[in-house]
Amino acid sequence: MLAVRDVAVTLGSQPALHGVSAALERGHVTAICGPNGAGKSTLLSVFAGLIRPDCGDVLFDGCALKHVAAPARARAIGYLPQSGDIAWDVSVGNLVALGRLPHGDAAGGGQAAIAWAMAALDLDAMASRPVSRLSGGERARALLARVLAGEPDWILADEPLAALDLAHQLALLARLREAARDGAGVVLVLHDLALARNCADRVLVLEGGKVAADGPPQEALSESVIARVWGVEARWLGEPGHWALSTRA
Ligand SMILES: Nc1ncnc2c1ncn2[C@@H]1O[C@H](COP(=O)(O)OP(=O)(O)OP(=O)(O)O)[C@@H](O)[C@H]1O
Repeated sequence: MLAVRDVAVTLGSQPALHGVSAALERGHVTAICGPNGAGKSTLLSVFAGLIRPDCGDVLFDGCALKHVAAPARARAIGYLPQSGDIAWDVSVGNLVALGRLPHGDAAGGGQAAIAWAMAALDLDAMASRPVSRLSGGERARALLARVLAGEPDWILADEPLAALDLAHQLALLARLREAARDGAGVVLVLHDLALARNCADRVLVLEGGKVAADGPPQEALSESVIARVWGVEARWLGEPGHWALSTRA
């Protein structure tokens, strides 16, 4: 389990999170939603152990996350940030192989995981291409493949679908669902509320650094929550698994 208890974070002089508590379980897909600036990326970074909260606890399987050794944490938690910056101009294949760094087996037993991740993100045809020569969406797929190649227990991804075309979005969602079925915890920051409702088991809605709703998608993303948190009059149309959000400008 990955949990935060009464967490507060200040960034600059502003509180980004205050009094946030949530416990996430492996085997589930959790979506974190909310308006711009609500604290979604900050919370994901806290779960990844990259931001230490000013107060409150971050727990990993019942232990304080800060006491989990860095190599074990790197093996357990795969984190994809919102920005797609890549420090070195390596090939796509080498970038994805970096996902095995915490395991130290890129040239050995990790080959199968690297091959699986390359195929899952449809990258085989561009394995030897330098990442500087990729489109934005291709770069996003390569970065996701690096996370998947590490076979982490937890996949924490900030807007992983934003740059992907429809077919690659659907393929990635299927892989993430598969990972959850195999026991991984999948946590996605999503702006697309229909996607969140259709693909998540649970939705955590943040507003102004606080939890505004937390529960099954149909409750946490009800029309009344959307009106209250986003200030948008919206109506759900469709059927389970295929919901669309109709909005009035
Ligand atoms: N480096 C920073 N320094 C100061 N304030 C920051 C910094 N990064 C974020 N903030 C502020 O912290 C709050 C939460 O930011 P965060 O990035 O977590 O929001 P978000 O919900 O992910 O937003 P978005 O949907 O726009 O990506 C916002 O008010 C933001 O302006």
